[in-house]
Amino acid sequence: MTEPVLNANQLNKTYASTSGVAHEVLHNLSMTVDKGEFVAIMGPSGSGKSTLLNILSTLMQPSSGSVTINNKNILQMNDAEIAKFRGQDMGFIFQDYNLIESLTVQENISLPLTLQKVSPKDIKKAVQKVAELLHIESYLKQYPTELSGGQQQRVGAARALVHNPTLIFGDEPTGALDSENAREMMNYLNQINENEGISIVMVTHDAFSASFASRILFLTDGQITKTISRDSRSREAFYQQVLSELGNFN
Ligand SMILES: Nc1ncnc2c1ncn2[C@@H]1O[C@H](COP(=O)(O)OP(=O)(O)OP(=O)(O)O)[C@@H](O)[C@H]1O
Repeated sequence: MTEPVLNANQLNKTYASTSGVAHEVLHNLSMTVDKGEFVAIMGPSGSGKSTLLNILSTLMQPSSGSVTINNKNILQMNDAEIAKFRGQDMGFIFQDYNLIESLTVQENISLPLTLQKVSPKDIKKAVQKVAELLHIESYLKQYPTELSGGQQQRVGAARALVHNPTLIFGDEPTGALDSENAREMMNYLNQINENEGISIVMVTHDAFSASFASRILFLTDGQITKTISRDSRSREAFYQQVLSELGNFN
């Protein structure tokens, strides 16, 4: 039986607006992600995708409900436990890379390990391994501003991977990339997922990126209204289904 890496149960999220009217963004939402699964979350603008991802990845608290990752209830952890958990178990890839401009590529990628006080020798080894995987060895000594968008996105992905997380969260990881770099990024994520068994949860607007996932959840008004699975079909066949599902939605 497959084991869930993430389990969200009956999540609700209500934002208080300035006018005092409560705005319910997630409504009794439950979902699981199995170990080694690659799940994409799609849905119209404002449907609650980023809110959901932020709650699943410990960056935001729900109004009610529970989230369990690797059998630990993340909502019952204190700040120190959450910080440790994020540093060891999770990787984050954002649309805007979030790289630190005053640090070299090597130092940016090392950051999660530096924060965990890993020895310099082990950091060097881990950075080398992930740099080879993402083909960025040749610019480890450069600064982020000297790189193209696609290269910066790969550095962001390397930083998300360097500490061997069990789960990667992506918020529009290809959002700022042209189609060639987007394809490359998705190929890397696919490779990491298949070869290293790392589970991925990714929010995307883009049908092409979503077609790399094994399962896609469609969100409407804070609820999962449709789920589709790739099963044994090719990515290309799944892409066609995603396009037609999006056509139904719009
Ligand atoms: N901090 C906040 N305070 C109040 N309302 C918020 C806050 N964050 C998001 N919202 C509202 O919650 C709803 C869902 O936002 P969310 O960003 O989760 O949607 P989304 O599906 O990710 O949208 P998009 O695709 O446009 O990024 C929107 O109506 C948004 O205005």
